[in-house]
Amino acid sequence: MITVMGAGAFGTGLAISLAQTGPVALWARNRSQAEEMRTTRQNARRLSGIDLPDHVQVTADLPRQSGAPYLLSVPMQKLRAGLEAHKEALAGQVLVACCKGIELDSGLRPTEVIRAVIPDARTAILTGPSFAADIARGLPTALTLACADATLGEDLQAQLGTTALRLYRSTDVTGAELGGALKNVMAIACGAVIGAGLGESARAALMTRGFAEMCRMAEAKGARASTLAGLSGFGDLALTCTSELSRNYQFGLSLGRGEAFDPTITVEGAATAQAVLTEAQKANIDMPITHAVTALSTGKLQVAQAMDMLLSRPQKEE
Ligand SMILES: NC(=O)C1=CN([C@@H]2O[C@H](COP(=O)(O)OP(=O)(O)OC[C@H]3O[C@@H](n4cnc5c(N)ncnc54)[C@H](O)[C@@H]3O)[C@@H](O)[C@H]2O)C=CC1
Ligand SMILES: O=C(CO)COP(=O)(O)O
Repeated sequence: MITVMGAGAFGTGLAISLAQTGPVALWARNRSQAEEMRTTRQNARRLSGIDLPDHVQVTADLPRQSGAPYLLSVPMQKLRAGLEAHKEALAGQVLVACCKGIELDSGLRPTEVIRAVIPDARTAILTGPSFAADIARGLPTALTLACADATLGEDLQAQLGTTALRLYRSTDVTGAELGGALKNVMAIACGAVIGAGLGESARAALMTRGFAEMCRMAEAKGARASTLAGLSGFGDLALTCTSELSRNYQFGLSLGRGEAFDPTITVEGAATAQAVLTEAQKANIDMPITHAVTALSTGKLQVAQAMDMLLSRPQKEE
């Protein structure tokens, strides 16, 4: 039986989707939350109003399994701690990262963190444009499933896809992970310009130049340009930079409006911007929007100053 580790919005959405094809375990680290979900058959904290089908078995005890994958649906900056706590159970298992980001302390991508903690794990990444509630409601969605081991990738594509959730396979794990991580940084930037009233044209400019920046970093890391042009890059950039359902975009909006933002809400792009900027500076990769988002989200610049910084750069060829 497939196990989803992490009963947040996305883990719950994935479990509901997978329940169409058979029983699925949804593991919550918090015992009382698991109990509440078992009783109410809803995840009121993270995905309220959507019932858990009978096939979703909520548990606070991580199932031990042989062969079936674990889907790791925890925020990027919590992934290492989540793995460390279950190192023995997860050794040698198929672990599919479902998080989007770069670890702040190490600069590592999700599957790199998994292998740093569990060296014999067989890893893949599931990423792309999808809001948890859309997946849970069975609305049509397409994601990238990237796995360096092409045979395992085919198995996972067959196991995790449903009629509504269409998975496209790739072996470019680096490209898929960087696309998912970097689009969140750009979504914060787009939210900030809209929040500050700078207009839709400015947002389109940021999306386009942000995409150029994503491609520069990804290609420097050995990713394929076609991956960035796919679901995990361009696709997710389009969704996250234009929808008020995105938490990264909402965080950007609050920065632009000068409003406070609830620190308990998961906003992957803030820590990721810092991690990416460190990598970019080491490798001499020009990432001005990531620089601006880092300065904005750490309170070092206001939106007007960040825009001045971007607009006063030397003129260049597109
Ligand atoms: N919410 C969405 O629509 C989507 C989210 N994602 C990605 O999924 C990842 C998770 O996001 P959400 O589920 O939305 O976040 P969330 O904030 O709704 O839930 C995070 C969950 O992780 C759990 N958690 C935190 N630390 C943990 C640890 N050390 N061990 C085990 N569990 C731990 C929390 O208890 C919580 O249930 C993020 O990387 C996000 O970018 C991807 C696609 C869509
Ligand atoms: O990754 C997502 C959509 O693909 C969800 O975006 P947020 O984390 O910004 O809510």
